[in-house]
Amino acid sequence: FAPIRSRHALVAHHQQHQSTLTTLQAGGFEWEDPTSEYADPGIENPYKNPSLKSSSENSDDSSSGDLKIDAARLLSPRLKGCNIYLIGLMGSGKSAIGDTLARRMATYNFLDMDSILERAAGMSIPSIFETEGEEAFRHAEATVLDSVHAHIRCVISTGGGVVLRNQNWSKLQTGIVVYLKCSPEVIIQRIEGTDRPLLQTSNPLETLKNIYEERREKYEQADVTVEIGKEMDVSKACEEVVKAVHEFIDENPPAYKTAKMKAQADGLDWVN
Ligand SMILES: Nc1ncnc2c1ncn2[C@@H]1O[C@H](COP(=O)(O)OP(=O)(O)O)[C@@H](O)[C@H]1O
Ligand SMILES: O=C(O)C1=C[C@@H](OP(=O)(O)O)[C@@H](O)[C@H](O)C1
Repeated sequence: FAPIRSRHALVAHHQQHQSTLTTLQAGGFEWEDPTSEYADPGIENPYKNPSLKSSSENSDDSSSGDLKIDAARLLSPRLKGCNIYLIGLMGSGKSAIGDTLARRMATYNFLDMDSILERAAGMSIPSIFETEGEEAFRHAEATVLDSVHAHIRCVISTGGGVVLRNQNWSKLQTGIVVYLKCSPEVIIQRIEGTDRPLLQTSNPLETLKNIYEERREKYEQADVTVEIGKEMDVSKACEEVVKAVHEFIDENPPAYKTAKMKAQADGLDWVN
C-alpha cells in the first residue's frame, strides 16, 4: 500500500473546505484506508483484556525462505494484530519512526493521523488552526482516532496533542501505547522553522518546554517509554522501540495465557 505521507501541505480556499471539516467532525468522512482488508472493529487488546484467548504466543510466521528475520519482524506474530500507538511531543519522531517500524515489521501498516486528518478535511493543519481554531482541530483529531482505532495491524503516529482528551485514551488503550520521550532542546533543532501552529511564537523553545511540562504526566501514562537521545537516528530509535515493545510483551503476556499456564502448573485441566 502507499503510506499517506503528505504533511501540512498548504491548501488554499479555506471557505470551500469548511463544510468538509464539519463533516469530518461529525464522523462522516472517508479516508484513504490501506488497512481495509484487515478491518475488524471487534479487535481487542489481548495484553489488556483478560477475557481474550491467545493462540500459540510464540508462533513465528516469519521463517519462510529468504525473508530477513529481525526483531521487528518477530514483533508482528507476538502482537496478534494489536496496534502500536506512538505518542510524544511534536517533532519527537512519531511519523519518521512509525513509518520505519511498520516497514520493518512487514505485516503492519503505517497510519499517520495528522495526514489522514488533513486529507479528510481537505485543509492543512495550520489552516485548520488558523481558520477554525484549536478546539475544532481537537474535535476532528478525536474523530480520526475513533476511525483508525477500529483497525488492526497498524503502527499509528498520533498528533502530539492526542493525549489531552481523556476520551482519546479509551481508544489509545486498545493498543500498545509507546511514548517517544525526546527533550525540547533536541526537538527544536529538528523542527525549527516548520509550520507547526503551536510553535509560531517569538520563542519556540520556551513554548515547547511549557507544552512539555503541561503534558508530561499524560505522556507518562503510556505502556512503554523510549528515550530518544540526541545522537539516536531514526533507525536506532526504531530498534529501541522494538526492544521495548518485546519487553512489554514479555512482562505482560496475554492474561489468558497466564491463567492457562497457572492452571496447568497447578495440575488442573484446562478447557479451551
Ligand atoms: N531520531 C531522529 N534523528 C534525526 N532526525 C529525526 C529523528 N526523528 C525524527 N527526525 C526528523 O525530525 C523531523 C520531525 O520528525 P517527525 O517524525 O515528523 O515528528 P512527529 O511526527 O513526532 O511530529 C523530521 O524531519 C524527521 O525526519
Ligand atoms: O502537539 C500538538 O498539539 C500538535 C502536534 C502536531 O502533530 P505532530 O506531533 O505530528 O507534529 C499536530 O497534530 C498539531 O500541530 C498539534
